[in-house]
Amino acid sequence: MKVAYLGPIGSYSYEAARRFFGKEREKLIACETIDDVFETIEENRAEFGVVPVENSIEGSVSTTLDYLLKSQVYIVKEIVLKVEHYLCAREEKEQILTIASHPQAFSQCHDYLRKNFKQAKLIQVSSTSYAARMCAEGEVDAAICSSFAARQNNLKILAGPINHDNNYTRFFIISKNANFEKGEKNKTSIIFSTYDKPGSLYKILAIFNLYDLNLTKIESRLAKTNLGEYVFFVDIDGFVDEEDVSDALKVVQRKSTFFKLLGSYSVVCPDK
Ligand SMILES: O=C(O)C(=O)C[C@]1(C(=O)O)C=C[C@@H](O)C=C1
Repeated sequence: MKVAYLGPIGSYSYEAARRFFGKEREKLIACETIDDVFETIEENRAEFGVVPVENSIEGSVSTTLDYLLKSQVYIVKEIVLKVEHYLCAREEKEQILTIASHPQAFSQCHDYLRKNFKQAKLIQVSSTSYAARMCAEGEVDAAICSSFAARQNNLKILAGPINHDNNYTRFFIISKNANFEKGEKNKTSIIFSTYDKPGSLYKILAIFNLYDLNLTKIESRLAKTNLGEYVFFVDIDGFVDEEDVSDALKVVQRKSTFFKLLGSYSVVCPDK
């Protein structure tokens, strides 16, 4: 069994993959981008993929949402991890002029960076562990990454955790097969769009109300067809084999102009 993740080793996606699939490194395929993780699954080069989807400070990971809309993969599990970022470098430095990290990580450390490194050049790269590697190779003065990535690359931790409080990221485990397994806490995710008429969205939301279902997330994104045309990403508390969930989804599907079931899955939060 192979598992694709956003690499290299030491990214938070790696940590999510390792926590869920265990430590056997041969199983894990490091990809350069989130796009590559989805393509690896679609092309059957791995059974599972691990992708970040939403962070408590910075919000949704748009590449992941876009691929969920356009590709034929399912969500089979959610894992929520506490994310702690550190400022790392090869050695203690008087002046740090360049800092590399993933754009999500920069945003999650926004206040610290404004306060301490207003003049530094922030270099956006594909993952925090890639930033750590760049720093180890001398391409930048410092990196923002996990303490694990710092150790892997022989970097010193200069400060941290430097992120905002309560920094958690949701990761999805994705697969080409709709192997939906129920756990203790379950969710179901869909995408729908509706008519461009007064009350259309309200009528769909009324269906969830009628079946007494709790929505844990609703987000609109451009459908990438025409400006002003949107799709709605919705997460629902509950598993698809429960009567109220499956009945509600049948009605929602009937009333939508577009409907896609992304998955029904259990949620694990090992850090909470
Ligand atoms: O760069 C990494 O280490 C990642 O796994 C990516 C990512 C993200 O895109 O959200 C994952 C978790 C953190 O929120 C920051 C970065």
